[in-house]
Amino acid sequence: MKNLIEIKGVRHAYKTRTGPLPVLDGLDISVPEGEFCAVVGPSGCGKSTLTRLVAGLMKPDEGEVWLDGKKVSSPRKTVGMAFQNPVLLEWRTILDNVILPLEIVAPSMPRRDRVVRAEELLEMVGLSGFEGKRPSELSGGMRQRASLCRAIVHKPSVLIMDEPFGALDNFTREDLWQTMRDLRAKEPFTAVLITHDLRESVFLGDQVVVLSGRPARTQYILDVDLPQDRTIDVLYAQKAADMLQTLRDQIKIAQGRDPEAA
Ligand SMILES: Nc1ncnc2c1ncn2[C@@H]1O[C@H](COP(=O)(O)OP(=O)(O)OP(=O)(O)O)[C@@H](O)[C@H]1O
Repeated sequence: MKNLIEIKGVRHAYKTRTGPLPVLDGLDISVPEGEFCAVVGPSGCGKSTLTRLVAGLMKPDEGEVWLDGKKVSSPRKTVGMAFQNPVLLEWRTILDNVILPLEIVAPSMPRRDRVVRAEELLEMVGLSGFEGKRPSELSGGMRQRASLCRAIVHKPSVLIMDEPFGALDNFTREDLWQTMRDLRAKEPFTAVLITHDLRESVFLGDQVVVLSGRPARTQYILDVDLPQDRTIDVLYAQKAADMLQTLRDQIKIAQGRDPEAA
């Protein structure tokens, strides 16, 4: 399978008033087409910076980011994004919020077709019947479901998610993981998921990349050798427990702590 995302030797420092702040210091990540790459690392190590580079919102000082065989140097229409805060537009209905990217990416697409596409996705995530509601009339979990539909409505080749489930309670979060798994089975896409939740990284990821503390480099890559149609139960089995332990140890190393210490 070809690599849809290639991050090669990426280094980046922000220019600040007190001098350069090195944030990324040698990132190498490859994501095969159709796979999910979860990225974890200590707080402030540069995970969001990585998403901005993949989305083409900024250029690295050194190294290269390639998407689908093209070097990234500016924002791409073929990228979908979802964040912790869904930022849906209150003056639009849920349906019209989901349609928004199509208005930008496919302006000549008839409204009828846009509506069919948005309704199809809303049904997949369990939001049929809520098309005409305003964002404030939905719960946080429902808003995040709508936001996921909006992120993939234009069939992006790459989906970038920065802590999309971070603000949700545990039960809603696990529901959304399963929604994500089902969406992916019906609408294959290649994804980068930034998360602080190691269980989430193992449930959704095909690989989990652990970044070191800032300036971040690729410290460890875990191959998640579990079936794609995994259920939450899988997280309670020995194989996942071992993976979670490995990731916990790696995070301690990234934080400069002794993995043997409690
Ligand atoms: N535009 C900017 N200018 C200067 N410094 C920045 C800028 N954006 C981020 N930083 C700094 O770069 C570092 C990495 O930020 P980034 O948001 O990428 O980390 P993160 O791993 O996503 O953080 P968290 O885990 O807390 O969400 C932080 O120290 C942050 O303060």
